[in-house]
Formats: sequence, structure tokens, C-alpha cells
Amino acid sequence: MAFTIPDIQDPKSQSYKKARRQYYKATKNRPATYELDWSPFRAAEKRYKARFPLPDLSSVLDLALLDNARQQEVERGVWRGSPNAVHYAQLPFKKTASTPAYFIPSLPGLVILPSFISREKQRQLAKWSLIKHARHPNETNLDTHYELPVDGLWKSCLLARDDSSKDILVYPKALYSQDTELPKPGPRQLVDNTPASLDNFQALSLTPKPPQAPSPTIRATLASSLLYKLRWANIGWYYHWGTKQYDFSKGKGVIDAELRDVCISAVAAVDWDEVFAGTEVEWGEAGSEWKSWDKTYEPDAGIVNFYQTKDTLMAHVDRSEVCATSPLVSISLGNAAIFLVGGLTRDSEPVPILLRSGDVMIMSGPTCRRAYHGVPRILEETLPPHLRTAALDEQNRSDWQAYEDYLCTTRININVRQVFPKGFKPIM
Ligand SMILES: O=C(O)CCC(=O)C(=O)O
Ligand SMILES: [Fe+2]
Repeated sequence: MAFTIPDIQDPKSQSYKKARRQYYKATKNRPATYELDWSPFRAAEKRYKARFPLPDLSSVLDLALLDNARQQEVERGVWRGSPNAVHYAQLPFKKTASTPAYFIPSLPGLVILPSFISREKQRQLAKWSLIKHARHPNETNLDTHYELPVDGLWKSCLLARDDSSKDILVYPKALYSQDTELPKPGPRQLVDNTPASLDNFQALSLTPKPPQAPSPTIRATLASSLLYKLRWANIGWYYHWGTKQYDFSKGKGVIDAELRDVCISAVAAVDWDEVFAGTEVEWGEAGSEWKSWDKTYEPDAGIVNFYQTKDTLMAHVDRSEVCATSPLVSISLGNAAIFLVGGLTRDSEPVPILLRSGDVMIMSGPTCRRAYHGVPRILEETLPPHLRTAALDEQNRSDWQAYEDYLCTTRININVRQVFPKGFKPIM
């Protein structure tokens, strides 16, 4: 199969020339001290984000390179890391597991399950994210500002594909005014929030959580373009972005049964004793909690992130969950990405990991759940062949083209968490 060279890597392409121009313009008058203030995490973000010169991925751990069955996917995408970039170890296979699990001794609690999601399940989860999940009653980043179609934005986009006269205008919630500047839909805001715990969650739940005001400066937009502004959709307990706390007063959104099964089977596939051996002191009162995760892990919240190729997710810690150690299961679909994970501050040098479609990553335990992490780059043109219509049989290809067209420039990340210990009923 022919390689696809992303435009950004082709010196003759317009986007390469534009990135080069922008680079020379931006660096012309830069003081020599420009980079000195950056924390190691910030420096790594800048390095991997760069469009010119393009980043060298030889220090990025790319476990797909260990698997012959992924050769075509890796070669088609051009971008590749290295299987030896970071010291990792393979965990013993559990009886129920059919794909390998790896852990990184320098990051206790971080487990990578490459290709854990089958190719068919990847297609199902991508469809679920768009058609079933990113719509009412689940909140998305667009709900604050737009009156979204009742059947969901994706349904409107599908109708518009068949007949462009059906591409509806989606209206803003606020009346248009030119003089007020309020936040527009865009990247997630960074707020330094208090870490939640069983002791303070009731006090935190009393913090006022006013709804964010709709922007008065945005205009009606066609559904087919608004789709590319979709950045997240909430799962389970509602999250309040202004305070970065869960808003328990809204009740709990339903957790999709199939998604729950995938997360539970990922947690069950890991030999946690092997992962956490020797870390007992760090767990304090929690003791060897991981020993009972087979019975107590219960996802109840999360987010589906939708990234376009220029989107990034800045370094952050997910500390709003009352369970501060329980596994956070992260599923990657579509284009690949560089994921950075560091330590308890931005001053530790982060480990770069290449996450590809179908990979599951689990962050768990007292240090890993409090580690800074982020996504500085979505890797262009890395949509694997099994998410392209050309590779599908007759039965599967009929409605896939719309998904392929969207996924060509997209990465989806389903990020599932456990806010409360199993069986715990919060009193509001
Ligand atoms: O996209 C990813 O892989 C990570 C997303 C993430 O860290 C988050 O949603 O908090
Ligand atoms: Fe996160």
C-alpha cells in the first residue's frame, strides 16, 4: 500500500512552506533567553507541537512497532516512534486477556494495552461517540453557546451529506451583540482546583456552580462546519468546567453498558500485583487497594474528547475524582497522538508515548493519578486502514464513508473515571 505523506512533511507543499514562513517570522527577534523559563513539561510540549522543524519521534515510545499485525497501519502513517525509547516491561498474561499489557517502572500505575480494542469494536466505539453519545442529554462544549439539534449534531451532518440543502443552520443561544466579549467555544480552560477527597467532597459540592454564559458574539453556523468545533461530550456525573468540580446536584448521567464492559475488561486484564509490587508505602491508609479492583472498579464519569489535527490538550492533573487512586481508562480512536506523562509538578521530564487507534492506557494509583499529562500533538494522516472504507467488506462499508471523512482529521479519546468508591451514595 502506498505511503501517505502528510502535507506538513512534504517540503513542496503549501502547508510546509507556510509553517516554515511562520517559524522564521516567530523566531527572528526572539531573545536568547526565550526557552530558559520553560519547565521540562512545557519544553516537551513545544517540541512535539512544532510544525517546523517537525519533531523527531525517536524518543517516543511506540509499542505498535512490536506487533507485526500493525505493520501496515504504522507504515501508512509515516510518523513512528521507537519501541526502545523508554524502559518498559511486559506484564504476565491473565487468563482472560488476549492482547499484551505493558508497564513503565518509572511511572508506577501507568499501564498500556496496545490494540486492546478490536478493529470492529473501534468502529463501533467511534460510531457510538458521534451518533449516540455527543448529543442531548449528554452535555458537549457546544451546548453552552448553541441550540443544538435535538437528534444530535452528527445526525444533522449525516442528513446534510445526502442533500446539502438539508445542512441546517445551528443558532447561538445568546442574541448577537458586538460589544461584549465573552469566552468562545474553544480549548478546555485551566483552573487550579482543590483535589477532591471523601473528606471535602461535600464542602466542594456546595461551591456555587453557575452555568457558563453563552457567547453573544458567535453567529449561526451550518451543522456541517460546527461539527469540527465539537471538543468534548460528558459521560456520567456532570462536570462543571468553571470550577473543575463535579456538579452532583445534576444527578448522574447513564454510563453506556458496552463502554462499561470494555473498561471493566481492560482493568481485569492487568496483573495489578505485578504493577504495584513494592509501592505499598505510597498507598498509606488505602492499603493494597488494587487487590480488590476486580470487584470494586466501577466507572461512573468521564469525557469523550474530540481532537482535530491542530488541537492540543495542555498539561493538567485530573484531581476532581473522590477516588484518587482507582483506574482511569483511556481509549484512543482514529488518528494517533503523542501523550506526555510526567510527575507531580511540571518540573519532571515527561515520558512521551505514541498512542494509536485501539490502544488503551490506564492511569492508576496514588502517583500516576496525580501526574501531569497532556496531548501536545495529534499526528496527521495516521488513520489506520481498518477505519477506511476501502478496507471494509460489503456489509461494513455501507455507512462508513461519513465516519471515515470525519475521522481523517480527528482523534477521539474516551476517558473514563471512577468518582466514588463502589456502592458509595453521596448525600447532597
Ligand atoms: O486524550 C487523551 O489521551 C487524554 C485526555 C485527558 O487527559 C483528559 O481527558 O483528561
Ligand atoms: Fe487528563
